[in-house]
Amino acid sequence: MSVFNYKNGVLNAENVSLAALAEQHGTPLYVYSRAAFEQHFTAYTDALGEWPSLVCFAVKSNSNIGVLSALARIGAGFDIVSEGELERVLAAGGEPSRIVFSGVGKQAREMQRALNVGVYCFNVESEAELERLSEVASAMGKTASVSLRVNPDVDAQTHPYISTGLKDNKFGIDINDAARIYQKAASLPGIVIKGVDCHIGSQLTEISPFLDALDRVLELVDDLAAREIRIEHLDLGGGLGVKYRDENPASPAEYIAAIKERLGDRTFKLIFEPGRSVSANAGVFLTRVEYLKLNDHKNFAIIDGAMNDLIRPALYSAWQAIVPVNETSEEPVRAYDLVGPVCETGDFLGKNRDLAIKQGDLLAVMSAGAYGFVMASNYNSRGRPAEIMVDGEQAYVVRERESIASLFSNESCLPK
Ligand SMILES: Cc1ncc(COP(=O)(O)O)c(C=O)c1O
Ligand SMILES: N[C@@H](CCCC[NH3+])C(=O)O
Repeated sequence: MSVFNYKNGVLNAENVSLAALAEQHGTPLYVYSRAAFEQHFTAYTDALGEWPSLVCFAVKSNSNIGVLSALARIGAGFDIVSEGELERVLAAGGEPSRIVFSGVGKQAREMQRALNVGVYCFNVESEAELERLSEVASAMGKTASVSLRVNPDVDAQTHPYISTGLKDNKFGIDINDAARIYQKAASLPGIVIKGVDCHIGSQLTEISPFLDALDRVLELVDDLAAREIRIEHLDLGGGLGVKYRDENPASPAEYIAAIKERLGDRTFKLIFEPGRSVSANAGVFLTRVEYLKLNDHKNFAIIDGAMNDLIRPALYSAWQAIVPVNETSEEPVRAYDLVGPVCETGDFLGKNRDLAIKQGDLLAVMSAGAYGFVMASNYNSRGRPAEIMVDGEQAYVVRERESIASLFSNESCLPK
């Protein structure tokens, strides 16, 4: 059940009016729901039940520390891909022993920091990275727990830009080469083998690609066992899709039931790294109509939100629902392209949307909690929006709007 509902004709987040939030904090504005984050996260932990497991929220999908603190307080682990994400998790009160460190380009400094705080596991994505990690850990007199992220070469049946498990993708180690590299890992100083990791892509709406990947991972695990290399955990990554429009993705419960069934009597600890399925439908993006531009062949609604705030439509032609915050309107319904003030033809949040709107109306772009603010930029010297977390009747500013001064406070004019 969505936490974003109309009450007395106005769209609310939990029990807070989005119209009131826009009035108070201005637009464009990101608004999140704590209850939605918690519900979506516990869908995973409830489905796992007593099974040994760790659910690591993919910080890249929404890294606001207000969000991370809410998840840390319900026992979440975190999947990080940079030192910056690591520091965010720590600042939010996340437990280092519940962090997995993914990413193809880990630098020595990032490895050192992660080893110092004691992250749970490094998901190693290449042989060269394994060698570097061994050197870094040994020099510190520490041991790094690792899983190799294997690339199983399965088609995730998703947008090519967010598919990661094909052999043409930069991610992970070719599964056909993995046994050799595991053997090498077993002999390297400063390394202890913990698991196998695999993440095949994002916004997957079918379970079958996950099961195909799992089958390939299990073949590898058997091969490793024959080489006396024992695995404690399987990290199956993130990637479960959400409903943006008419998709019908599996629920976390259905997905996990299918994984457990496929595992049969194997009792590996399971790690998941969900991002979008926790965060997307826990947030909306509010934007106001600045001008209407009516033409014979096309109508534009020029809004104050733009591609720099929410880039998914421009980048992937992604479709996200756009609804009026006030449910009723006297205006005629027209088809509009919703375009921002940025000087790019690709600056749109929606195309050909039927809306009954006038200048000054407030719109909500739905499913904006994942890969929204985190991908925002300052293009056209636009300050990034504020972020609000709603909790019941309360609303907290979890990130202030960027001021104009802050846009260039760390730049300098040339000396005279
Ligand atoms: C290694 C890794 N884990 C987890 C995720 C989170 O994916 P999603 O947001 O689709 O659940 C990603 C992003 O695709 C990823 O690259
Ligand atoms: N940014 C992408 C998802 C990338 C997944 C990261 N590995 C999106 O908005 O759909």
